[in-house]
Amino acid sequence: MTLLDGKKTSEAIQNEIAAEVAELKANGGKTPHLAAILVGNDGGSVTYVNNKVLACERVGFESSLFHYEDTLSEEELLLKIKELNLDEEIDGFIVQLPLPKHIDAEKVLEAIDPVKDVDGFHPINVGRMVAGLPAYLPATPAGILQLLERYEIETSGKHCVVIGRSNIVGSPMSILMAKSAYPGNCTVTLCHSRTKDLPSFTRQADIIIAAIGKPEFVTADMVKEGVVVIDVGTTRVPDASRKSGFRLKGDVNFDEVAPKCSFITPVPGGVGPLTIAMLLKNTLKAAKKEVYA
Ligand SMILES: Nc1nc2c(c(=O)[nH]1)N[C@@H](CN(C=O)c1ccc(C(=O)N[C@@H](CCC(=O)O)C(=O)O)cc1)CN2
Ligand SMILES: [Mg+2]
Repeated sequence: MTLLDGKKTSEAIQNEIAAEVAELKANGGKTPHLAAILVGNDGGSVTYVNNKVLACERVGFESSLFHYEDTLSEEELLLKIKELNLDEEIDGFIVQLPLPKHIDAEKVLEAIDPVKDVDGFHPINVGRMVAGLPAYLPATPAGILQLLERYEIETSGKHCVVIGRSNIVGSPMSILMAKSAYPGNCTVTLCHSRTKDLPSFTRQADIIIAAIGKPEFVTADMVKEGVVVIDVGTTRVPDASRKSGFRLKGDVNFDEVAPKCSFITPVPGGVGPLTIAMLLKNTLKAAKKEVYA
């Protein structure tokens, strides 16, 4: 069994980005600038956004963080987005999800200029991805492709079972794994909460991508020998023995599933760190106008 080291892979990608940024600057190019909007104080979201800002510093990007109370109105948020759409200094920006209940996330994501949508969540970027046109790929699925590629995992002709149909991970992942490309060329099954007899699908899988947000959902009896397991879950579960008061749990019961795997991602240190590296990569693409001329 080989552990897929997301932390190490993320660092390698960030080093590559840093080298490109240094060259860009040396040639008189613009310093890439990422902005992030955070509404409210959800513990996970605060951590992730802070890590995004730190990662920007690490690779030599400029960053701007706009942090609002969760009383911010939808109208105020839409105004801020309009402002960032027009700000020529900013190459790309993101709105951290989830948003408070009183804000319509779909309306917010649609207000972002697709050219600056480095999360790849705008329907135009989603459509371009599906059509195989240049687009910003959503960071978590793009990070999973990087892991498969850098560990040279065979995907062609394999049966990939994706669990979870979110717009952020499951749905785009199912499309990308079916594409005529490497990594890809899989036969894909997309399972979700209404799937009947889910274990009958996962037992047939050569590759399982678990993205449902249910801690330790995938157990040993649900997988076959030699399977590749990608665990996207990062649920915070209470743990009084820790200073933070919580522990991160993946969607896979690691201890019992890992012995049956050829490859598996740990949690933490698997897919999560790649999400941040791939956001930086999209921001570099935005600064270099690689997706939209
Ligand atoms: N606007 C967005 N919102 C959200 C996205 C996104 O890509 N764009 N994805 C997730 C959250 N996310 C990034 O925003 C994210 C999740 C997890 C990690 C990560 O590095 N996890 C670490 C553990 C970190 C910890 O201690 O909590 C790991 O798994 O090792 C990074 C980014 C939802 N919202
Ligand atoms: Mg909402």
